[in-house]
Amino acid sequence: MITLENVSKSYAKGQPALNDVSLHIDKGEFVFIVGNSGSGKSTLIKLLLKELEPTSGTIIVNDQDLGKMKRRKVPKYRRGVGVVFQDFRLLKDRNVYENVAFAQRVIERPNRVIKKRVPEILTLVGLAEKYKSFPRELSGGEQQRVALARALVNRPNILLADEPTGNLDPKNSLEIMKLLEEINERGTTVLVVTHNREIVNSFRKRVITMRKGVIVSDEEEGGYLED
Ligand SMILES: Nc1ncnc2c1ncn2[C@@H]1O[C@H](COP(=O)(O)OP(=O)(O)OP(=O)(O)O)[C@@H](O)[C@H]1O
Repeated sequence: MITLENVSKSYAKGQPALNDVSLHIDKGEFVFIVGNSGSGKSTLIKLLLKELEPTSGTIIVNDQDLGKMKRRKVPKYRRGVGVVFQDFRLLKDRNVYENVAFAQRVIERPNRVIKKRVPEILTLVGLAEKYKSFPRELSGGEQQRVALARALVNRPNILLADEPTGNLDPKNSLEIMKLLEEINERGTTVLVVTHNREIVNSFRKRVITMRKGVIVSDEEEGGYLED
């Protein structure tokens, strides 16, 4: 599903952001990526989205070698990978329904499919009744649920979450994490980059710990090791 072979990424002179990283994540896994600031977590996410190219090494996602992918295939590839960020990144001038429908309109999905799928996915994230609300009218937790719905509406088989609870209080953080777990149980491979020690320690999933661009630990049912 996701394989990195000897992947390095250097931005400029000095220490590489990723240094000879090899890693395999199977279909259906739930993985936390943890590590102190600057350890290379966001770089890893950007490489997986093909927003960055590695300096060396091979990255394979869904049986596709990202280094060999034709440029015109990249947008379609990215749509097959759901992604959520700490800052939600919703369209401020569109309501909840339109924020989620937008991802479908871009790929010219017929309106009848949109009308079916958007309410389905909003129900999954517990926001069916707020479909007319605008992002400013929602709590942080609700906004992140809209972002999750948008990430999932095209039915990706991988979901990347970069600090999804970074702007949320403990209660909302837990709810978002439970949703991610449910999404994983429905078959989606989920990667969560996080600094949230309590959550990592309580979920007992695979934990990959990075330090200065290398993987220093990779444990099934692991815990949070860094400061
Ligand atoms: N665009 C860039 N140009 C130059 N250096 C960069 C760039 N992006 C990241 N870096 C450097 O690469 C290293 C890894 O950064 P990265 O953002 O991947 O870390 P991170 O683990 O995601 O950190 P955080 O937890 O703070 O988000 C850091 O030393 C950082 O300064």
